[in-house]
Amino acid sequence: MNIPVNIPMNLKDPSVLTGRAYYDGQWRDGDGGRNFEVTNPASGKVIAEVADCSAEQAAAAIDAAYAAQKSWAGLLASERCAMVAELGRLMVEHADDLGAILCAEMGKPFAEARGEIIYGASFLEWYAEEGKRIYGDTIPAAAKGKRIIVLKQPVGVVASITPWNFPNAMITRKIAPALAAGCTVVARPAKLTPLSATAIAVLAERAGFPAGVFNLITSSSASSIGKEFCSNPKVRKLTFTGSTEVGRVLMRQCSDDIKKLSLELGGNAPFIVFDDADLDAAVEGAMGSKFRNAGQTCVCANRIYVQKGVYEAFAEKMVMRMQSLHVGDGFQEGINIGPLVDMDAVEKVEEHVNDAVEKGAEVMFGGFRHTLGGSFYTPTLLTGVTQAMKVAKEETFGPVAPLFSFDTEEEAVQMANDTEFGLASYFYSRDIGRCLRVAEALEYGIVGVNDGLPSTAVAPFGGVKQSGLGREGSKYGIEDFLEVKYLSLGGI
Ligand SMILES: NC(=O)c1ccc[n+]([C@@H]2O[C@H](COP(=O)([O-])OP(=O)(O)OC[C@H]3O[C@@H](n4cnc5c(N)ncnc54)[C@H](O)[C@@H]3O)[C@@H](O)[C@H]2O)c1
Ligand SMILES: O=C[C@H](O)CS(=O)(=O)O
Repeated sequence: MNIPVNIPMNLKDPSVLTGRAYYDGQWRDGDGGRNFEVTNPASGKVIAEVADCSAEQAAAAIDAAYAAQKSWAGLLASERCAMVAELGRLMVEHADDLGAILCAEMGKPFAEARGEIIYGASFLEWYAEEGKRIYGDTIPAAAKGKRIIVLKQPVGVVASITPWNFPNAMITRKIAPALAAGCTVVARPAKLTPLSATAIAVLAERAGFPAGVFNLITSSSASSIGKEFCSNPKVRKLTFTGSTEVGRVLMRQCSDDIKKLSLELGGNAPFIVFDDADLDAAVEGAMGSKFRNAGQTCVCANRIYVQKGVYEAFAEKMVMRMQSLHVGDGFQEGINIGPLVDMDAVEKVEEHVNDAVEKGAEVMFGGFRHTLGGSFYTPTLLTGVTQAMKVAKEETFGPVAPLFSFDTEEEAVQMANDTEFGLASYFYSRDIGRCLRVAEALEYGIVGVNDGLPSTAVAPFGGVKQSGLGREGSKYGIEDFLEVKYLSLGGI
């Protein structure tokens, strides 16, 4: 595996690299030289051995971030933001290399992986500008001889924990606003995908970030590093992207010293097709939302509700379009559905399909593990799905499109909202009154109206209910890395 980006890794042999952690401006091995392995999901082959850092090393990284934070915040916003912009530029310059690394460690088809690099860079580009527009307030005083000034100041040291499914963009969506605001960061990527994060550290070093400003802890021990992040008083904010289950654990762990929290958690997105929809547009939207990253995104359509009058036509059109889904190794030309990240993911998808069929659903397309074996799964369309099935209640996180039918708008909204999650939702209709009624009634942080792919750096991404706290992207995304300070000036 020839990793093109100059990641400081000791080549043990042409197939296995050794990655290191990066903190206080130095590349570091794991405690006692310990490493953990990274495998390519398509082949199952080991492609790298990466520094397996300890909680003590995480504490050292936090110390470095703490030591660097005041001088980092003391730079002009334009000086900080110039480095944030340079990191984004370097990511775009190396998009092919970074895409290859991402495809190798996560399995995402190369074109999609490269697209994630551009998406990830867009957060750096966006916050390189937003960071120069952090405005405070003056407020008319409530008493004579006084003045009121409101300042916004960086929170301080930020700890970041991210998932495997977007190993580049979930990191930049956090570090871009944090760094632009004047915070310093200690980031821990998922054990399955440390190489993309390592490449970001390589480019951050090249972009000129001072020692201690951006720090990377690679580790196989999520909980011990997480406990250090949550308990260390020098960490003033934890930003987490991952499952609701883990988010709940981290929220409890951060409560002892009341750390600021951003939580981007699980989803269970409804996708509603009304009988007045542009059916072809609805099919395209469903295909894009459902099968992106082989269904492994937090905003994938998890439940597809189709009004009875167009149900058969929609199902037939979906079957036709699914013929264009080609499963295989993400490095091969023409492949748009890569392997699932691991066998646990396959087993969960299989459990959901089998449960639905046992409870009366029918398989119109796929419904089985792919003949390639390993963690490849055939894109699947189920009809006759009901709210009693697991696919209605749990995030499938795989290439399974379950079609539910409904009669009325009220019934569709009720079923769509019948979940503890509230991240993304979608519906297709050409009736403006219906669009406004349904958009207002859906209990979600994101509503795609005739749009299956809403994600962008310029808009606020995040959920309600058990899908999380806070927003990432847009002008809102930097507020979570700022404290509001009220100055009351007397004796004027
Ligand atoms: N809302 C969003 O923006 C968003 C984006 C991507 C993924 N997700 C969600 O993430 C989940 C899939 O990702 P995943 O499988 O990596 O999630 P996960 O919660 O299992 O792991 C996420 C990260 O947390 C770490 N982690 C796990 N247990 C921990 C602990 N006890 N203490 C500290 N860290 C711990 C993992 O190593 C990983 O780095 C799905 O539920 C998906 O919906 C949400
Ligand atoms: O699943 C993780 C990402 O948040 C999905 S998106 O690319 O931001 O839509």
